[in-house]
Order: sequence, then structure tokens, then C-alpha cells
Amino acid sequence: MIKLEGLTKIYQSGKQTLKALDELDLDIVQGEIFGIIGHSGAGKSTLIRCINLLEKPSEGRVYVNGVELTALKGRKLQAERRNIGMIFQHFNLLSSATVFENIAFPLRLVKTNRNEVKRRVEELAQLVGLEAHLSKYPSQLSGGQKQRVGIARALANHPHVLLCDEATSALDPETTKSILQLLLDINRKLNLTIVLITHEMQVIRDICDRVAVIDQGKIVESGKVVDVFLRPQHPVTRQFVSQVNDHEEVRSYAEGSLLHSLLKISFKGETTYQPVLFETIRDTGLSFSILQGSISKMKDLPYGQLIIELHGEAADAGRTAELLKQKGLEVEVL
Ligand SMILES: Nc1ncnc2c1ncn2[C@@H]1O[C@H](COP(=O)(O)OP(=O)(O)OP(=O)(O)O)[C@@H](O)[C@H]1O
Repeated sequence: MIKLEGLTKIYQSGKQTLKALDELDLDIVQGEIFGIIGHSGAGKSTLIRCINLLEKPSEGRVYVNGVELTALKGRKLQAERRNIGMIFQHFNLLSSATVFENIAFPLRLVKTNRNEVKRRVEELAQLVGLEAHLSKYPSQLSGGQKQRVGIARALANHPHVLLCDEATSALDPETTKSILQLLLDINRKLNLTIVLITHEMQVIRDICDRVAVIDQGKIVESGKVVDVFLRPQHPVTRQFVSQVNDHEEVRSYAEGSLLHSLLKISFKGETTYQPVLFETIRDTGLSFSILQGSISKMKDLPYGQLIIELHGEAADAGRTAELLKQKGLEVEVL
């Protein structure tokens, strides 16, 4: 659906050159929600803006829906861009226009007739839950409502792809949840491919199917969200995962204690609700206490994480870890 090949972006300011993207390759599949996460300055905005060529790559190719955008110019490029909607952190609404006119804006650009504009705007307002606000101005709306206008406007011309540039970063946690839920609903209803950039791992966990971690203009790790969460490889990924799995207190407890007898156990899918842990450890003759635990969801997949301390004469954490792994659990000796 989206293919990036050898994407490089070099910024030149005076005599200084800065490589914001470095021969980056990426494949995004039709209908998925793909998250790109990275620290400030890693290249996220540059990357997402290169997908619709708001930013022109210095080298490399961008394909969207089988069309090479990097080979197009002028009107042809503009026409292809209409298949790509985009929403922004600060919404970018026209402050002097009503909600209706903001949503209608891209339709008017392509000279849609009046009746069709009205029909489509009302349909979009219903989709994003703004039917009652069409005659208001942006200044009369909350942040979440503003982003709903942004989403409706981005969808006006039936795009194949929606790009989200830190779309929830300016919102409080509750509003963030409702906007993420809306994106998930739209993805399912319209089978729309969504690419989002964020610096928050919660956003990735809540709605993404796959994730790529970007650092210094390169993708350093990518895969299914569940795999990246349960087995983060790169140090940057580990940092992000710890945003949502904070074991700080347990780690400081462990430092003064029996480090070798602490296990971090991750469950996913059905095993989350089964007594695998209890049964396995009971069979070893050991006992354990739970130091920290949570059950949560990654999109629709239930997953849980527990940190336990083993007790007993032969508190052989390594052997117990092996037994648990054989039962299909992810286990790490802390
Ligand atoms: N127009 C520009 N001119 C020169 N350098 C730029 C320009 N835009 C971005 N950069 C530089 O490119 C690098 C990547 O920037 P980018 O905005 O893509 O990162 P980011 O991951 O989106 O960061 P943030 O989360 O802070 O927005 C940074 O070092 C930035 O200073």
C-alpha cells in the first residue's frame, strides 16, 4: 500500500547539512494502522511529510497505492495527493470559517456541487460526532472537537490513506482515548490505511497493528506491536516500552534483594486468563509472591505482565523460567 525505498532527506541550512532520514525502507499494508515512534528530532515528522511529498525527499522513492509519487509533478501529483488525508497536532483549521466550511474546504477545491457538498459534510459530521456543531467556529470548540473537524476534513475526498502527525499530542488523556477510538472505528468502517507518528507508546499500544521505531533517521526496529512490546530489542525501543511497563520500583527493590529470583512474565491472548503460572510453579515445589502485575489490551489482544519473586530452598529462577517458556509464556529473569 505504502512503500518507501531508500528514503533520504538532507536539510541544508547555510553550510550545515543534516541527514534527517537515512536510506529508510518501509512497507505499510492496506488497511492496517501503522505507528512510527521516536524521540524528538528522530525524523518522524520528516518521514510522514515525505509520504505525501509535503516534504520532498532528497533521494529514494515513495509509492502509495501502486503509484510512484516521487515520479510525479504538478497536477498529477496534486491529484494523487487527494488520496492521502492528513491531520495535525495543532489541527490547522481555518479560524474564520465554520465547522461546516472547514469540512467542505477540500470538496470546494475540487469544485464539488453545492448539494453534494452539503450531503457529504453532513455525512462526515455524523461519522465524527459533530452534527450539532456545524455552524460553530473553531474557537468555540474543545481540542477533541477541533481534531474531529480535522479528521472529517481529511476524509472529505475519500482518501485511501490517513496520515496522523502527532494527532493526539495536544490533547488530555481522556480526549486522546476518544480520538484514538474514532481512528480505530474509521479504520474498521472504511478499511482505511492509517499511518501515525507519536512519541507515546500508549498510542501505539491502544490502536496500532504494527510499529516502527525511528532513531537518527533510521528504522531501528519494527514488527507487530505485540512482538515489539514483549521482546523489545533496541535500547530506544526498550525505553519506549518502559513508558507503559514501568518496573522502576521493582527494579530498585531487586537491587537490594535476590536479583536472581525475580521473573518478569508476559502473557498474551488466551493464556492471559489461564492458571498456567500457578500450576507450573506448584509442580516445581516452589512458591512465589507477586510484586507487580497488570492485565491490559494491545488493540484487541489481551496481555498481562507480572513480576514475581520465587521463594524456596532451590529457588532456581532459570529452571522455572524454562518450564514457563515451554508453556508458551514470555519470561525474563530480572
Ligand atoms: N526545515 C528544516 N530545516 C532544517 N532542519 C530541519 C528541518 N526540519 C527538520 N529538521 C531537522 O531534522 C531532524 C528531524 O526533524 P523532525 O522534525 O523530522 O523530527 P521529529 O522526530 O518529528 O521531532 P519532534 O518530535 O520534535 O517533532 C531534526 O534534527 C530537525 O532539527
